[in-house]
Amino acid sequence: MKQLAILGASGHGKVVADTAELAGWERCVFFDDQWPGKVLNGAWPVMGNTESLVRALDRYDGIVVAVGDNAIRKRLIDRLMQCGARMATVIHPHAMVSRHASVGSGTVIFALAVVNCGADLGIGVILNTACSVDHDCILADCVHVSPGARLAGSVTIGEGSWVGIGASLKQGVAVGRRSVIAAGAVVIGDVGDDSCVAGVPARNLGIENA
Ligand SMILES: CC(=O)SCCNC(=O)CCNC(=O)[C@H](O)C(C)(C)COP(=O)(O)OP(=O)(O)OC[C@H]1O[C@@H](n2cnc3c(N)ncnc32)[C@H](O)[C@@H]1OP(=O)(O)O
Repeated sequence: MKQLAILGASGHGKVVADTAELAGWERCVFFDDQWPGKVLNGAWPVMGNTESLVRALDRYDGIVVAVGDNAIRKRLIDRLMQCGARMATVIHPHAMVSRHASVGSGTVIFALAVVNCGADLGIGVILNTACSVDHDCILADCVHVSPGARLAGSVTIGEGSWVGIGASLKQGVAVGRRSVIAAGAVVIGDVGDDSCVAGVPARNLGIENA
């Protein structure tokens, strides 16, 4: 039986498990550090914490980290990979991913997301429901693109940045590392590291990565 272990028994984790089942994984189980008393996450059992997962890595055909915080997800993925975990990619059968795109390990792609030709997704990326990542975009490790966000062609996004729900990024813009693009923002120029931009057109909110 093909078994997937998911670290992070969150709401996002439930969507990962549901997507994984539709993608052919036969059994999904959770591990989590934040809620020690939790035994179920939706329809799926919670088996233990990160340490128990590390001890049981051999039992699972794939591991995915379902923690929404990009920095924490990166730290957990690094730890698991150092321990030899087989990081899985989980792609919804109704996502459309070009055969000429590349998808890093530990990345999850939800329903109705589109990834076009030449796009390059790093490790541990989240492409949330119905977002689009157009041709030749480059997304570094542990980027999160929220539901319905639109990345035009050749956009680059640095490690750990978060694109909010419904945001749009004009072709060719570059977003730095650990930055936040607010919900609904329209980004027409480059965004630096550790920035938070919002509005139409997007302007710096003057707050650090929220
Ligand atoms: C399946 C899922 O659920 S995936 C998750 C999807 N969720 C998202 O995409 C949420 C993205 N997050 C946001 O847009 C947030 O509002 C953030 C990160 C930009 C800011 O959050 P916070 O740091 O809590 O800021 P806060 O709410 O205090 O707002 C600070 C200021 O920015 C403004 N602001 C916040 N968000 C936005 C926005 N999306 N557009 C325009 N202005 C905004 C506020 O009005 C406020 O302005 P003021 O100081 O003049 O009153």
